[in-house]
Amino acid sequence: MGTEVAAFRNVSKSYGRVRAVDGLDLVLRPGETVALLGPNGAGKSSSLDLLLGLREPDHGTVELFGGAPRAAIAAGRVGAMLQSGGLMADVKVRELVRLACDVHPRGRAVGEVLADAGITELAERRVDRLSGGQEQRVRFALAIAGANDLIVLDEPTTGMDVSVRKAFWASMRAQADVGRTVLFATHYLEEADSIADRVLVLHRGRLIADGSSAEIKAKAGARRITFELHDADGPFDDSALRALPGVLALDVTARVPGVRTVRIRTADADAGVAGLYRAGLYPRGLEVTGLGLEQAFLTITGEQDAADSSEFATEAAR
Ligand SMILES: Nc1ncnc2c1ncn2[C@@H]1O[C@H](COP(=O)(O)OP(=O)(O)OP(=O)(O)O)[C@@H](O)[C@H]1O
Repeated sequence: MGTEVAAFRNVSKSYGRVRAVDGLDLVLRPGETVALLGPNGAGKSSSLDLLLGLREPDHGTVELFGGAPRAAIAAGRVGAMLQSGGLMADVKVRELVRLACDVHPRGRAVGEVLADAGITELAERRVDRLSGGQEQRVRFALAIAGANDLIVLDEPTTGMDVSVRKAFWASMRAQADVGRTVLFATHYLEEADSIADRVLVLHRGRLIADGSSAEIKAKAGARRITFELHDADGPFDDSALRALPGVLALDVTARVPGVRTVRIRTADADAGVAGLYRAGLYPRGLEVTGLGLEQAFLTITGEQDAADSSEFATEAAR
């Protein structure tokens, strides 16, 4: 379809016995800023390589703008910043960026690209004299050297310190704001949370979550209720806690005699709190907090690990 930027249709890719991408179905739409998350080895880089036509799938099809990835790249519709590959050494930053602008079928003005990447002040520096973080920004400049419709970034902030990283995300956001679709793989979950309007979670080559970060958090049971129960207020009743509506996980610790600290992960914090009082409990120091994307991510990948190992145990028992 004409409105699809990219589409994976039942795509699988193995390296020998390692299945890096496993039946991936995914469509990217114009203007989205999409974060690709996943633990080490989840298949993020492999998926990006497939998207860019750098590898061929074993099964399924990958399309960019309704055609073969290589055709879209040849037409200058895609810019990429990958983890591997060195930069030309004996040139100045401006010369390297100019070269990228010149060879791009839809090349932009050099000054504009340097400014957008936040490296104007590095323009006369030799490329081999740059720090790791500065080098990353030059790579980003190369990815935006043309008027691309899609920008693909594989862990772009690796090696950047916190302030450079923040400035980098602003540069990336600015590209999205002019209507470009941005797909980036990252390990910085809180930043994905604030920048991406769609978050994909890959795990063992499979897409296990796809939605806004609010939806991902909701899927993980995104809220936590924390309070104390004091023996002085009434006898402790574990079953009353377990029976509360929406409980996904319950953790009770008793570090001080007569006082228990209760942490509940819940799919419905409002009903949970109302249920506490309805059960005649007297929670002290009650707090309801949201889970960060990082905790949500750990929860859903952990749950998937547990599901995979029980599936494995069942298979093995057959
Ligand atoms: N060229 C290759 N040859 C053999 N195995 C590979 C190759 N590239 C990747 N793999 C394996 O495929 C799986 C997926 O790797 P991939 O690099 O796509 O994951 P990733 O999510 O990008 O990981 P990371 O976060 O560590 O960069 C891993 O088990 C990895 O070891």
